[in-house]
Parts: sequence; structure tokens; C-alpha cells
Amino acid sequence: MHAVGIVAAAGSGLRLGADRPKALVPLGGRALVCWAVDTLVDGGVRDVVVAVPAAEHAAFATVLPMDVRLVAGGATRTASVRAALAAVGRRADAVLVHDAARPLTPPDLVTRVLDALAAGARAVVPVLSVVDTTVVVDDDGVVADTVDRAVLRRVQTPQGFAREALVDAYAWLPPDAELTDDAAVVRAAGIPVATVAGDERAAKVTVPHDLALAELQVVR
Ligand SMILES: Nc1ccn([C@@H]2O[C@H](COP(=O)(O)OP(=O)(O)OP(=O)(O)O)[C@@H](O)[C@H]2O)c(=O)n1
Ligand SMILES: C[C@](O)(CO)[C@H](O)COP(=O)(O)O
Repeated sequence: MHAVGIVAAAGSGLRLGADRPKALVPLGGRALVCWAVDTLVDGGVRDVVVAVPAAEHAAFATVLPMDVRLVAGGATRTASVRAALAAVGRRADAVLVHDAARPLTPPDLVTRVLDALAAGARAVVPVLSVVDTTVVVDDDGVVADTVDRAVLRRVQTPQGFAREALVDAYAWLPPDAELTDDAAVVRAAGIPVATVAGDERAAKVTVPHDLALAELQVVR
């Protein structure tokens, strides 16, 4: 199977509040985006396209290896992945979409996703169970209900797709649509999404505390 990786790295990182785009923020001395690319490459996905903020192409080109292709991302994650997908050639059977914001994702998660695709899944996401009691809160901040968490899962990346399924789903999606992940795009297009076990180490760096935790994992 020939798999191409897409790294969504064009976000600004408002919630992190750093002095540069989140994907360029250092972790253990290396930009988050470099960790994300390494995860894909170490997991066996050597052809990688990275969606970067249009104005930051040069800065990303400086930190990333020469053979990684850069494309200008969009205003939303959906638009960024759409732009990167346009750069994926027809020779690819599979596409793995990963967040730059998940720097410590172990390569064996990539392997699990690839294995599920090789076994016939057209779309696959890594998921984790919900470990806390989970409630619905009304507009006044009052608990309205307790949810049956046994059926809930937290969704991570990399998410894997048969290339044609992902291309067809994005072609079907209205141009200005914004969904939080790519599994939602293919599901909206009617394609079933399988799951594999996620990994807590694939946690997303969203707020400053997440980066501090990631630094603790890097400095052993
Ligand atoms: N226009 C965008 C927005 C997000 N992303 C990417 O999607 C991933 C997940 O998004 P998130 O963690 O929410 O990143 P940001 O959008 O940068 O964060 P914030 O919402 O705090 O600004 C990140 O790797 C981010 O770079 C992207 O490629 N293009
Ligand atoms: C793609 C993703 O990381 C899967 O969990 C997530 O949906 C990104 O969402 P965010 O709210 O933009 O961080």
C-alpha cells in the first residue's frame, strides 16, 4: 500500500498564545511540526505534505526536511486539509491525516491505522475511552444530565483513509464547510469510519499546560 501523509500545521494556535504559529513552537528544541512529520515517517509513511500558514512558508521550509512538500493552508483545518489533499497524487492508495499539534504520537499508532486500512477499512480513526463522569450542562451552568460515557470516545490523529474515499468526500463537501476532523467529512459523505485503539501520548497541544506536560515527557 502506498500511503501519503498530510500534516495539518496551518493553525495559528490562539489558545496556546505563543509568539509564533503553534506548529513552529519548540518542544525539546524542535518545532512541533517536525515531531509530527517524524511520527509519520517512523511509522512507514515517507511521502508527506504539510499544510502551513501561507505567510510562513519560508519559516517552515527552514525547519522541515527538503523532501517534505509544503502547501498553503486555509482559514480552517478543513480548508487546510483540502489544500493538502489536492497535492496528493493518484498513485497513493491511502492518506493519513495528522495534526502538527500531536507531537508525541508514537509511530505504532500509524502502524495500527495502516493495518486497519490494509485489512479493508476505507476510513479509520484512533479513539480513547472517556474516563471521567460526563455531563450535559445547561445555559446557566447547571448539570442537566449525566451521559452514558460507555458509548463515547475521544478521537485522535492520525486518521487514515482510502485516498479515493477522502477525495470523494471532500469533493462532495461544500467549499466553505468546516468540520472538526476528517472522519466527520467522510461520515457526512456516507462512508463508515472504523476505529483502532488510540494512545494517550498522542495528546493534542492546545493550551500552555499541554505544552508543559509534553516537555516533561521529552525530558526524561
Ligand atoms: N486553519 C487551520 C487550523 C488548524 N490547523 C491545524 O489543525 C490542527 C488541530 O487544530 P488546533 O489544535 O485547534 O490548532 P489551532 O487552530 O492552531 O489552535 P487554536 O484553535 O487554539 O487557534 C493543528 O495542527 C493546526 O495547525 C490547520 O492546519 N489549519
Ligand atoms: C482533528 C482533531 O485533533 C481530532 O481530535 C480535532 O478535532 C481538532 O479539533 P480542534 O478543536 O480544532 O482542536
